[in-house]
Amino acid sequence: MRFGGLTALHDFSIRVFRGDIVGLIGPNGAGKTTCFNVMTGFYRPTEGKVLFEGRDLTGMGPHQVCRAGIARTFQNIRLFANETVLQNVMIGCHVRHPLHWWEAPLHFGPVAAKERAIRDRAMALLEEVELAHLAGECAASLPYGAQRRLEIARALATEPRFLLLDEPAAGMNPQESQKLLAFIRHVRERFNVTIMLIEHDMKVVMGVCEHIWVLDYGVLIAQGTPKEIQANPRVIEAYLGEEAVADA
Ligand SMILES: Nc1ncnc2c1ncn2[C@@H]1O[C@H](COP(=O)(O)OP(=O)(O)OP(=O)(O)O)[C@@H](O)[C@H]1O
Repeated sequence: MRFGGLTALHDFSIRVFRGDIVGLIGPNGAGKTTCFNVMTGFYRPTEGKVLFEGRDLTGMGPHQVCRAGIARTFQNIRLFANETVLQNVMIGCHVRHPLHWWEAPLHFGPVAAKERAIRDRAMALLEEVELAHLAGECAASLPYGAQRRLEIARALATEPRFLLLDEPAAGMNPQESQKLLAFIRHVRERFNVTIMLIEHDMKVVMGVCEHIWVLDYGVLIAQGTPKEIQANPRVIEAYLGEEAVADA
């Protein structure tokens, strides 16, 4: 993936297996978010392909990729800030169960039943992320950690088979990120999704991922299990440092 003279991802090829929880790590500017943007149709790759379950998604837009079964969250949270917590999740549900334009003004009969079913499903998702009690609040009013969980609920509302989380632990305190570990595992089991995360919190990455890729200046410098990555001299030098390895 090139931006003018800058190659943000160079010869980068990865294969994610169904049901895994995997991680993408590396220093700032290494190309991690670019990778997510390519996989989710936000960027069209200048070379190469994005394949999902044997289907070529290259060139599809974000909405089509989402309908194909890949959902994501963003490093800089992108909620519908002025909508309620519930509305945010209902918007996600509409990806799979859209209301047709002629249905939107109708608030009775089958349309009302459809809308009620969507509301119930959104509420059930809010229960999962422990936000049901805040359903009527404005999304922007939630604390940071709760906004991150809401973004995950909205992504799950699109019924993905592959969920991409961009720095889910960013801005969380140590207790919250500890809880996040268990939550990510729970999400995999409960929703039967494959999960890939970008994360700088090494306790989270090493604690939850089964396989990790390491990028540096757009180049894959290592891949392996958390143990292998923590022991890799090139990764320690380029990114982790001795201290982080000792802490994780
Ligand atoms: N739309 C764009 N136009 C030009 N350059 C871009 C664009 N998007 C990303 N880049 C550049 O590509 C490189 C990789 O950026 P990217 O955001 O993917 O890094 P990252 O590994 O996610 O970093 P961080 O950990 O800081 O989020 C950077 O040099 C960045 O400036």
